[in-house]
Amino acid sequence: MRSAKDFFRPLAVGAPAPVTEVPARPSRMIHFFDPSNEKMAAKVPAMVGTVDVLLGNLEDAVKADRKEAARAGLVAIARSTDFGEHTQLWTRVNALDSPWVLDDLTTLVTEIGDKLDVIMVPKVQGAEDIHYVDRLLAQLEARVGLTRPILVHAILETARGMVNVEEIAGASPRMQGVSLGPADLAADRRMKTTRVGGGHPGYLVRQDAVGGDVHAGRATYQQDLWHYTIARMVDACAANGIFPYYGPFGDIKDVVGCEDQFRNAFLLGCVGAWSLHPAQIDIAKRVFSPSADDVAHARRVKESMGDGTGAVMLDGKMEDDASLKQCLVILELAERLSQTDPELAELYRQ
Ligand SMILES: CC(C)(COP(=O)(O)OP(=O)(O)OC[C@H]1O[C@@H](n2cnc3c(N)ncnc32)[C@H](O)[C@@H]1OP(=O)(O)O)[C@@H](O)C(=O)NCCC(=O)NCCSC(=O)C[C@](C)(O)C(=O)O
Ligand SMILES: [Mg+2]
Repeated sequence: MRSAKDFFRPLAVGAPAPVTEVPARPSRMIHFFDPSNEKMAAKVPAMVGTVDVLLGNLEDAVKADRKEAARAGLVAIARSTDFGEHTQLWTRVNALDSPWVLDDLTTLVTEIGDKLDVIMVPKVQGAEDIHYVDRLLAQLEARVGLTRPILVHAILETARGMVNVEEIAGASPRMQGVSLGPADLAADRRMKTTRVGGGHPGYLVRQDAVGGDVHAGRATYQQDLWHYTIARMVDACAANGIFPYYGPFGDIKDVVGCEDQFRNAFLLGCVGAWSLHPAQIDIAKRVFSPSADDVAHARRVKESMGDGTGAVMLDGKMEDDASLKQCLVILELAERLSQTDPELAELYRQ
C-alpha cells in the first residue's frame, strides 16, 4: 500500500498527475460494440451524442480470431470519429492473463490514448491487478506524452474479486468505477444459472401454508439474485468516491425485465448500466435519469427546509436534514444531466 503522500504522485516520470476526484460525467449507458464487426462499427459514428459512453469491446463476445481486427478497428474508429463533448470513448481490454492484453494496452494508449477516457479491465481479482495496470498505463502515458490520465474501471466477475471489492475500488486514483459481470461471476461462484444478468424463477420465497395444506394456493415472489452483490459493490464504490454500474442484461427481447433490473440498480445507487443492443439505450436513459416528479419533490423539500436543518411536515411526511440530503443527490444528478441533455433540462424546468 502506497503512503497517503505518494498516492497522488504519477507512477512514471513524465506521466500526467492522477486525478484527485473522478469526473462525474453522465454514463447512464455504456454502449458496447464489437469494433471487428463492420456492420456494427459502421453505426458507431452516428451514435455519438445519443449515448453517454461508447465502448469498443475487445474481450468476451469477440471471437479469438478477430481480436487483432477488433483492436485495429477500435483504433480506426477512434481516429476518424469526433466524439464531441458529451460522449465518452471507453474500451474493454482482454483479461490480464490472456495473450492479447499487453498488445491491447500498448496499442490503444500509444495510438489513441488522447481519445480514450476509461479502460475497463475484466475479471479483476484484487488490488494487485489494478496496480499492474496503473503502472503500465503511467509508463505508456509518459512515453506518448499524454496530459491527462486514462481512468480504469473494474468488472466484478470472480468470487475473489467480490471478496476484495473494497480494496479494488480504492486501489488507485485512476479507479473510475466498478461494474457487475453477472455471467462470469455466476460461473466462478458455481451458481446454477445459465443467464447473463437478471433474475431466475426458481429463486423465490413462498407464502406460508394456510391450514396445514402445503400444496394449496401459496403465492410465490421471485427474489433478486444480485441484491447482495450490487449492494456491496455500491458501498465499495461510494466509500471510495467512484461509480457503480449494473453491467449487462442479456435477454435483449425482455425490455420490461431489463428495465426492472436497471431500476433496482439505480435505486440502490448505481449510476448506469451496459447497453448491448440499441434497444437497451433508451431503457438506460429513462431509468438512470431521475423522474420529473422526483426532481419536483426534491425541490419542494429543499425549499421547505430553509437552512437545511430541523424537521418540517410536507404532505403528511416528516422531512429533515437527512431526507434533504437524499433530495440533494437527486437534484445534483438532475442538474448534471441537464447540462448535457436539453430534453431533460426542459423536463426538469417544468
Ligand atoms: C446481442 C447481439 C449479438 C444481437 O445482434 P443481432 O445482429 O442479432 O441483433 P439485431 O436485433 O438483428 O440487430 C439490429 C441492428 O442493430 C445492430 N446492432 C446490434 N447490436 C448493436 C450494438 N451493440 N451496437 C450497434 N449496433 C448494433 C445490428 O448490426 C443490426 O443492424 P442492421 O439493422 O443494419 O442489420 C448484438 O447486439 C451484440 O453482439 N451486442 C454486443 C454483445 C456484447 O458486447 N457482449 C459482451 C458484453 S456482456 C459480457 O461480456 C458479460 C460479462 C460482463 O463479461 C459477464 O457477465 O461476465
Ligand atoms: Mg465476463
